[in-house]
Amino acid sequence: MEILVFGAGSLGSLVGGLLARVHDVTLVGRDPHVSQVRADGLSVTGAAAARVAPDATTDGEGRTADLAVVTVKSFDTAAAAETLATGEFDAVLSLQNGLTEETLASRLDTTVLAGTATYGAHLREPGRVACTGVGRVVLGARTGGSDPAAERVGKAFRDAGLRTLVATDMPRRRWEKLAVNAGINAVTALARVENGSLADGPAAEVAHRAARETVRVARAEGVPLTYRGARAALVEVVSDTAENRSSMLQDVDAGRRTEVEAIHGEVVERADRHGIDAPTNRTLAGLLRAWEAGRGVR
Ligand SMILES: NC(=O)C1=CN([C@@H]2O[C@H](COP(=O)(O)OP(=O)(O)OC[C@H]3O[C@@H](n4cnc5c(N)ncnc54)[C@H](OP(=O)(O)O)[C@@H]3O)[C@@H](O)[C@H]2O)C=CC1
Ligand SMILES: CC(C)(CO)C(=O)C(=O)O
Repeated sequence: MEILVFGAGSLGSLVGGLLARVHDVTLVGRDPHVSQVRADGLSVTGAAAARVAPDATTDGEGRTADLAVVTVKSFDTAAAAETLATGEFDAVLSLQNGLTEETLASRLDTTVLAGTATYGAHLREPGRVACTGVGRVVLGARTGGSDPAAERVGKAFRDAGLRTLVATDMPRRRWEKLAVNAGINAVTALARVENGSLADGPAAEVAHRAARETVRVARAEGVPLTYRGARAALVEVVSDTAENRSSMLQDVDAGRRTEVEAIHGEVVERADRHGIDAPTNRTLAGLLRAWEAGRGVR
């Protein structure tokens, strides 16, 4: 399969690198990473390993492929969609956190599949990405049900050795992933701890409260998510990615803008709409916004 990975940072380089073991992959990213990959290939180290030579470019305009996998940060989704719209793809799959698929679908004239990824990834240096936890990719039709495009993409991912499930209940799974991220991302970013620190202790309690609030909001939105299910998912991801510095902690480490609005901000906004209290997410969002304002990245 010809696959364009749009946003070759941590997750995009990991997924693109693993896919490149059997598929024809092009990474769209930034220099110096892109130049390094072009010159010397890409190495994937850690919990999954590969040495591959995908194509790489900083220019995503006018590309054609069977599949585009979107792995930019949520706040770059609209711009990514505008660029992808200049090309041609049989399907576009988001593996981002947050509920970004609608932004893609409203700007693209092709099938947009929903996806979640619980692999841990960290771009250590140009040309080298670490897999810091083997999780799973779950993908399927954005509004639920089955879709032949999802089956094809699922097979392509599995052929490349990625643990992948094709699901018919993506609306529920997207909210479950949002609950997991509400539990993990801000807590690890603010406490400066790896995901495994949320297995027990004081940070774990905060994480579970944030996830529980997200479940309440999901249910108010008509999504059949149970707290038991979300709690089990949170515990599983914390264990699978114990060594990972979450994507939000990586942002804080690097002094970059975070996905606070797409995760905790989204939960709070929808909670307000439904007249539900979400004090933990509100507090986490407030602290991250204050940190971003202090760093001048807001
Ligand atoms: N890292 C992880 O372990 C996991 C991450 N995720 C999710 O995956 C998504 C990506 O996260 P992550 O990989 O950590 O983020 P990164 O910031 O590491 O990667 C995104 C990359 O896309 C680049 N980019 C953005 N726009 C363009 C463009 N127009 N052209 C070329 N490159 C572009 C960014 O460059 P620049 O910064 O210069 O704009 C950056 O290098 C997020 O939604 C995250 O929540 C999900 C599961 C695990
Ligand atoms: C799966 C997990 C929690 C991995 O850290 C993630 O989604 C992230 O870091 O954003």
